[in-house]
Amino acid sequence: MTAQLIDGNALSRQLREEVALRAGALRARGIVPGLAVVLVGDNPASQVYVRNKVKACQDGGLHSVLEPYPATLSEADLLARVDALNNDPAIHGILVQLPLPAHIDAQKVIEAISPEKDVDGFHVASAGALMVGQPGFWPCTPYGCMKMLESINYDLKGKHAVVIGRSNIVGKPMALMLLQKNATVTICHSGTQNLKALTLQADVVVAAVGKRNVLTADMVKPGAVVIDVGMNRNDEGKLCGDVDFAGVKEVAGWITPVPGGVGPMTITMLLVNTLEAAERASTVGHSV
Ligand SMILES: NC(=O)C1=CN([C@@H]2O[C@H](COP(=O)(O)OP(=O)(O)OC[C@H]3O[C@@H](n4cnc5c(N)ncnc54)[C@H](OP(=O)(O)O)[C@@H]3O)[C@@H](O)[C@H]2O)C=CC1
Ligand SMILES: Nc1nc(=O)c2c([nH]1)NC[C@@H]1CN(c3ccc(C(=O)N[C@@H](CCC(=O)O)C(=O)O)cc3)C=[N+]21
Repeated sequence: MTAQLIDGNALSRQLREEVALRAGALRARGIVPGLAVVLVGDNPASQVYVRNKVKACQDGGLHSVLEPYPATLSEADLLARVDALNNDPAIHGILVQLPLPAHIDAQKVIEAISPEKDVDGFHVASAGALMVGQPGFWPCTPYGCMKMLESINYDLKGKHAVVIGRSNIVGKPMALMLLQKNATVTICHSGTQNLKALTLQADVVVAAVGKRNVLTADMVKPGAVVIDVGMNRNDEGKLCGDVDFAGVKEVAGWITPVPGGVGPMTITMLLVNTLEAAERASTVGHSV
């Protein structure tokens, strides 16, 4: 193996220690940072993720409440719940786990979350803030990828970064964050022609598609940084990313594993955003 591993578990442990310290400082002022996780339906993968999120909060000294609802919950009832959480002073961050059942308009629910509590960074106000470089919550997955690049002291200035995938929650915000750090950014998607010709030029590749082996060794420039966001299952039912890890690790300079890469970092950045939300809430609204 020539590539060095960027270990998302190790980096998460380090960052979560900082979170626990900052949470402790807030608690000393009588403020317990609080996250509400809303889960609608009984998707087994979602249940695992939300349980991990709630546990990570508790470990970090944050208060977290899991609100499970049946898949039959109406959109109106969910919107009412979000409204109640918006007005709950013990809650600083609200996460509505996606995907939502088909009868609920997910975008409508996301827009109902107060931007001050949008720790997922999915609200249109958060997306706009990222786009124009104003303070706001960054989506946790691409934010975690940026922290991984930072952890290896990677200077993005003038580097060619290729992002595969253009979703609103991963690919697009990822491209904006890389651009903000002065990379030259190419965004690829299902209509991209000759993906390999593009990835071969890349100093950094972020794969966020949701298909195994989207990136293979023959598509990677020697020494490149490869970040694997994908979460898939292989034929044996084991978790794997979008990158052919065994092949690509022989060519790349750095690589993130799945599991143990971007996944844990996503949860870590959720804790960071929740803490940030609580810190911001503690410094405003004291006019009386
Ligand atoms: N580790 C983590 O914490 C997280 C992991 N994930 C995982 O990341 C992956 C992506 O998630 P998400 O962004 O939500 O997924 P989406 O399905 O919303 O987006 C996938 C993107 O990949 C593009 N695409 C599809 N096929 C190809 C192809 N053959 N070549 C190039 N591009 C292609 C699509 O293009 P088009 O737009 O043209 O359809 C789309 O832009 C999934 O595996 C998901 O499970 C997601 C969130 C968090
Ligand atoms: N509102 C909302 N916000 C999200 O952030 C969100 C969401 N909905 N819906 C689903 C996706 C997916 N996602 C993951 C988070 C952590 C891991 C993770 O920790 N993965 C572990 C492995 C977990 C396992 O063993 O299954 C790892 O990669 O090591 C994976 C995926 C957040 N998402």
